[in-house]
Amino acid sequence: MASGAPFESIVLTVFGNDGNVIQQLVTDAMELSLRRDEGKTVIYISSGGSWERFGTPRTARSLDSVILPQQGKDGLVSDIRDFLSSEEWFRNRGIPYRRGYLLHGPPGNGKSSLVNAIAGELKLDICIVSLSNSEMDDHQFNSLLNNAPPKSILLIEDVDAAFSRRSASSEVSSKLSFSGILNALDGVASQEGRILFMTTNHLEVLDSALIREGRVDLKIQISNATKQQAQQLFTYFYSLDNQNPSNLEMATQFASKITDYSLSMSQIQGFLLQYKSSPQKALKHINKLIPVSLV
Ligand SMILES: Nc1ncnc2c1ncn2[C@@H]1O[C@H](COP(=O)(O)OP(=O)(O)OP(=O)(O)O)[C@@H](O)[C@H]1O
Repeated sequence: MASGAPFESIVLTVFGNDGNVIQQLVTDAMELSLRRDEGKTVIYISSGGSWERFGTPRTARSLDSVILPQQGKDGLVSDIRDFLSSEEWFRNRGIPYRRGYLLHGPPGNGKSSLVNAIAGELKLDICIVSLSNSEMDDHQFNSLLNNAPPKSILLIEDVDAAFSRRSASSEVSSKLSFSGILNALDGVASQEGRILFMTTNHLEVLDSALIREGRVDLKIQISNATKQQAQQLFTYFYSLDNQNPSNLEMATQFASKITDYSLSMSQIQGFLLQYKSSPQKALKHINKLIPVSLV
C-alpha cells in the first residue's frame, strides 16, 4: 500500500436504500475491534513500506516485572510521560515533537521487555521495524516512519546489526542507505509525536551520527544483573512476601552468591525456571549457576 498505513479498503453494497445498515455495521465493527484491543498492546511489523498487525494483541507486561535499577526505570517512564504531555511546548518553540531513546547493554537484561512494559503502562502500541530485511529501501523506511499508527512506539531492535555495516563512510550494501535512514529519522516530514526506541548490544559499533542529540535524546545502559536485581528477581519469581523474615533471608542468601554484573537476568531467570516451584531448591543448587558467573 502506497501510504504505508495499516489500513485496507472494503467496499460494502446494500440492496435497498437504508444507509443506516452500513452505518450500524461499521459502528459495531469498530466497537468490537476496540474492545478486543482494550488493555492490550498491538504489535505491528513492517512489511514492505506498510505496517501489518502481528498476531493477537498482547496482554501488557507490568513494569514491576522488569527488574532494573529503580532510578533508571522511573526516570525513563517519567521522561516519556513528560514528552507525551508536552506537545504544545515543543510546537511553541519550533522544536520537532519527537523523542528518541537508545537502550544498550549485553543480551538478556530486559531491553525488549522494558519497551513492552512501557507500551503497556502508557497504553501505546509497538511498531517493529526490521532493518535486516534486504528489500527495505530508503523510500519504504521513510514511509514507515511517517505512517506509524498513532499512539505507538517505533522500535528498531538490534540496530547495530544493520548500522555497523552501513556507517556513513562504508559502502551501502543494500537498498537502504545510511543517509536515507538519517534523513527519515529527522526529515521535516517525519511523523510528529513519534517515540523511537532503538536497542543494541554493541553501542561501540554505532556511528555517532545515528545517536547524536536530536536523534537519540536519552541513552540508557542496561547492564548484567547486580546482586540487588538478583534478589528482587528471586522474590518476584516466587511471589515471596518480603515482610516474612525467612523469605527475605532466602532471597538475600541467593543474591549474596551472585557476583555483580557477571550474569544476565535471563540466565538467572533460566536457572530459577528449573526450580520453579521451590525457592529452597534453587538456593540449594545455586552452585550450578555460580560457575557461569565466574567465567
Ligand atoms: N531486567 C529484567 N527483569 C525481569 N526479567 C528479565 C530482565 N531482563 C531479562 N529478563 C527476562 O529474560 C528474557 C530476555 O529478556 P529481553 O528479551 O527483554 O532481553 P534483551 O536485553 O532485550 O535481550 P537482547 O539484547 O538479546 O534482545 C525475558 O524472558 C525476560 O523476562
